[in-house]
Amino acid sequence: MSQPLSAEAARARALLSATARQGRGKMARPVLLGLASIACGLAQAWFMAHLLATLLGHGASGWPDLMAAAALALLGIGLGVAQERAQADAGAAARAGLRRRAFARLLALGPADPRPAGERAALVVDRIEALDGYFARWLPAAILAAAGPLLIAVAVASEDPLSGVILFAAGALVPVGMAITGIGAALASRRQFDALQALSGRFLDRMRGLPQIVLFGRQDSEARALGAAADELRGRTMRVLRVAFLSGLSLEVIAAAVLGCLAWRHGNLLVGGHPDPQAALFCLLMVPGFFAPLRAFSAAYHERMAANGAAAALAPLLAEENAETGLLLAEMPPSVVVTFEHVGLTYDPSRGPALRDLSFRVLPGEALVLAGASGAGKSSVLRLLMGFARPDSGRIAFNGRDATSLRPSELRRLSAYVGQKAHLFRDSIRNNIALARPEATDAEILAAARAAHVTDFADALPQGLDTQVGEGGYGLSGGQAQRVAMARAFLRNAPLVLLDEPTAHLDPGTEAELLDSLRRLCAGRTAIIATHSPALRARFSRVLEMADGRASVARMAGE
Ligand SMILES: Nc1ncnc2c1ncn2[C@@H]1O[C@H](COP(=O)(O)OP(=O)(O)OP(=O)(O)O)[C@@H](O)[C@H]1O
Repeated sequence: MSQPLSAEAARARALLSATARQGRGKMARPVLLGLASIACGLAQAWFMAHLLATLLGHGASGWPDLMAAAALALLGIGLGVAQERAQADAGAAARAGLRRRAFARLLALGPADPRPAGERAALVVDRIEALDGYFARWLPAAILAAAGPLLIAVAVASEDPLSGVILFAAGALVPVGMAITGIGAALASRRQFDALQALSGRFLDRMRGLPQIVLFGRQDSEARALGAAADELRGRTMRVLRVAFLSGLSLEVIAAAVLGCLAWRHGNLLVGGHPDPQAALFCLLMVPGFFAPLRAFSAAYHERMAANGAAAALAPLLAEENAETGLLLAEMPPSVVVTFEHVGLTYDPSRGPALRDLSFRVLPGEALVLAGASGAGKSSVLRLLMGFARPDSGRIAFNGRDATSLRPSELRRLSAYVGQKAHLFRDSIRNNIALARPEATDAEILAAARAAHVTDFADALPQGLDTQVGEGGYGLSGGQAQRVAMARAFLRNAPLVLLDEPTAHLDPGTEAELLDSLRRLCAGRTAIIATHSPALRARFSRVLEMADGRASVARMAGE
């Protein structure tokens, strides 16, 4: 269920301000450079006013003033460029920090995270990208929009108090105009973001199931549905632009009014008789400078809206950041005795418990086969052992110590896992094996590849273990991919081996080939194997028959 909007907005704001506080050093640079640029503009306008007054026949400025104005113009350009770069740096640093935290959090949650893959991808990519404008443009613009015009209005007031008052009044009117148009901007921006999220989620989902779409001849209807989602996004983007245009328009109207007032105030400049032409010119020249920070603020306003939406989506994920508590392993034990004592687990109370009162013990060198119909709870046992779920009742112990007192990531260090279908990354076979232990030497990787019989097929490939495999293991058969997964488990060399239907998708011949490697993998270790396969059950002596989350029969194979 979605959270009330106010709580969501408060969490989003808290995340944005905490991130800004962490990057205070980087965030301050564009603001300081912006203020320096405004000061430079003031000095330049002062020299320009001198020069123009001379041209109009009042005053006696010369080459040194012209040179000073030119030097200040160059300095202003330099400061502007430096400010742009500092803004980009601040945005990049904030995004990098948030992306690291979000990614680490998603990795820590692992399969326990209920979010669909498309949403997880959108969280670490699109949502964090949408925060860039907040840190790179909105924050510096918001500070400069308050400080810059104030500085200029004070400088103008020191030359001509009434012109200063006109600028002060205009400065007070701008937020009112923006607040009126900004109400629409917030809503339009939120809707645009939702449409973007829907489009990218749908696209990712359809890409993952592309073979099914082609097989069932649904290309045209899918293309139409994607087109409709893209149209919706276009419409909402246009609405955001319209509102942004309106908010810009209100600013332009105020700027034109200010210029009109100042022209009226200093109207006698050209006809002669103005008491201080240089001050008048300075006031007029500073009008664009006065509105420049406000324009930047107005342009960045929708960035803040987009960032609020993105931060609201990210905040719940990052709020659980410190949730991973627990003890660290003093040292890696060479062997583990796994004990389940009356363990119960419920994922969703409305669906009843997945495990009830389950007890067993597995010693080092033993392999326990978990058998039973689909939904009996076999994978749930493995999920508990990997720390992706916590028991609601009972006790799980490793070598007599409560396993749940360990930090989940520490728990995972104790085990090597082979699942139903190996996921191979777009990389070489060697690097795919090394994933299990990145610091492993080439000799260790080769030994693991041999033990899992990866070398049997890799040696026949032109580049051997350095052969590239595509996303999802393209280019390798299911059996070959499972061998790579087994090689990972050999390389990991953990005391506990967890296997979840490791031969589920293989034909009997390929399965038979894999079974020998599996036996060797389990030898001397504590192994727990969830399987439906009669061939796999026949290879191991201890079988725990499960039904409806309970142990129905524990027996020796062949009984
Ligand atoms: N994340 C989850 N949220 C809610 N219920 C779940 C979740 N994962 C599993 N379950 C439920 O828990 C029960 C046990 O599931 P589990 O995956 O452990 O069964 P299994 O014996 O491994 O099945 P299979 O042989 O099909 O893999 C099932 O009723 C399942 O629907």
